Amino acid sequence: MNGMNSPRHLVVMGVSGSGKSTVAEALRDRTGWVFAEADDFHPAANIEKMENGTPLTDEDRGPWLEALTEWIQARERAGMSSVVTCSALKRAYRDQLRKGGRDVVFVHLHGEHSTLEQRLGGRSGHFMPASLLDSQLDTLEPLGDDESGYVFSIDLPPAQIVDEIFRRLAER
Ligand SMILES: Nc1ncnc2c1ncn2[C@@H]1O[C@H](COP(=O)(O)OP(=O)(O)OP(=O)(O)O)[C@@H](O)[C@H]1O
Ligand SMILES: O=C(O)[C@H](O)[C@@H](O)[C@H](O)[C@H](O)CO
Repeated sequence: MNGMNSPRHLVVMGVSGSGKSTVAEALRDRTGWVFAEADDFHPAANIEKMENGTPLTDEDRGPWLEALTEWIQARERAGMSSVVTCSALKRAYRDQLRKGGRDVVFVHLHGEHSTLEQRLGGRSGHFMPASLLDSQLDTLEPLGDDESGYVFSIDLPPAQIVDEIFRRLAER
């Protein structure tokens, strides 16, 4: 869908439980692009904090976002497009991630508190407790008009979100 010499990076963002991994994996399967899950970039101390129900601070998120940016940068240099999951809750975090490539597009999965709570509650074996949802939503800064990206409701089925992303990318 795009040439070797114009890598593009799709960052699927949103609060915990919004479906980032679900949608990003579908995007990866459809594109064959290399994939990074931001949760894998957290230092152990961050995971422990979240497991204990303590929200991360800007300081906690700094090195994590830098590591993820470096990952994107390496793919950019190799001419490879990528799919990345990252909560990317604040504008400043997205400004950091945008340093990774020339064409970084955010896909924000937006949902109601009740839907998110339900989805977090229905999930097992994940370190992120539902109790952190309020802090995630308080921290979230929606995409600005000047930020390259799209917003989708999490009430849509993942396959429909993916179809719509490709329709919009094709129109760019
Ligand atoms: N569009 C959707 N419609 C219905 N269910 C969904 C949708 N997207 C995700 N889910 C379900 O909601 C739950 C949370 O999704 P997922 O784990 O992908 O979210 P996440 O944003 O990656 O979460 P986290 O940031 O905490 O890792 C999962 O059980 C998933 O199957
Ligand atoms: O910025 C953050 O607070 C964290 O990245 C969280 O959002 C979690 O890592 C993720 O949502 C759980 O999978």
